[in-house]
Amino acid sequence: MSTAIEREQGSHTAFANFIGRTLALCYGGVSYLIFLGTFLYAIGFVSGLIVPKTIDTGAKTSALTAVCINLALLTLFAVQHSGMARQGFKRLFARFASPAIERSTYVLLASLALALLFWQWRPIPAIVWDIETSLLANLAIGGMGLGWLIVLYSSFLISHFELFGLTQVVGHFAGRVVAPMKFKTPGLYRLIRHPIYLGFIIAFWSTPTMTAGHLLFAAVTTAYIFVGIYLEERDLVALFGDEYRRYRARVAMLIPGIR
Ligand SMILES: C[S@@+](CC[C@H](N)C(=O)[O-])C[C@H]1O[C@@H](n2cnc3c(N)ncnc32)[C@H](O)[C@@H]1O
Repeated sequence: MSTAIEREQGSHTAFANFIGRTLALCYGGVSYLIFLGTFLYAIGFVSGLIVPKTIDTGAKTSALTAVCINLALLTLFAVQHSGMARQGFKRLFARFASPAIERSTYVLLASLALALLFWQWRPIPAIVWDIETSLLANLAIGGMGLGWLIVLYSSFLISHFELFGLTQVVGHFAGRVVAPMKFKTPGLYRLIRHPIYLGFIIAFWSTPTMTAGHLLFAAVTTAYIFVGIYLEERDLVALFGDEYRRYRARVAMLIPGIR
């Protein structure tokens, strides 16, 4: 039979647990909103529309200084984004904090690294191409919009709210154990293995006016996507074994029909 002291300790523990789960929920919610703001800003930053600071505006420096600063910003993002996505990091994280907030922390830090990039990015205004034919220019703008739509649509195909950490904190709040992400191949994932990355590549390259700064951004992020695919697929093979190997043998990486 429990004593009054034990019952009081029990209710304190339950209360502390509730506060912890509520804080995790708020943290996940705020991280998601920061991600959403950063994602919407990214569309404006790359397309040069609406937002105050774009890929072609900012403090003027020599081209060499701009290249060095921009490469440092891209490297910081790549190291954070790839490093924290690895299984080893996730295991380390679980030793210090609840796995329920691991994805939200990843999303929050990736968003902050991107926000820093948008803020500090230096323009390199030399024109690489400038499409004058209005039909072609509109096609390029349409391609850019299509790229961003593919990114968003594909994230919903494999579970948008889980990718960005909300499912985990809501489940944790409701007292459920955080389940690992399931392997899925709906819709576009039957045609190619990486529709989100393809969407980014289309959005970054499809522009009526390509400056040297924009070209640097598109080239480095595209190269990074290929490194990201290599690392991500290594993890997916480790997690899902033959199921992922068979999928990789059957389905193209980025362009349907080209493996
Ligand atoms: C930013 S998403 C990119 C997904 C995919 N590479 C793409 O381009 O559409 C990265 C996360 O998606 C997960 N992922 C990749 N392919 C998946 C699939 N077919 N089903 C479920 N999760 C997947 C990875 O494990 C990783 O956590």
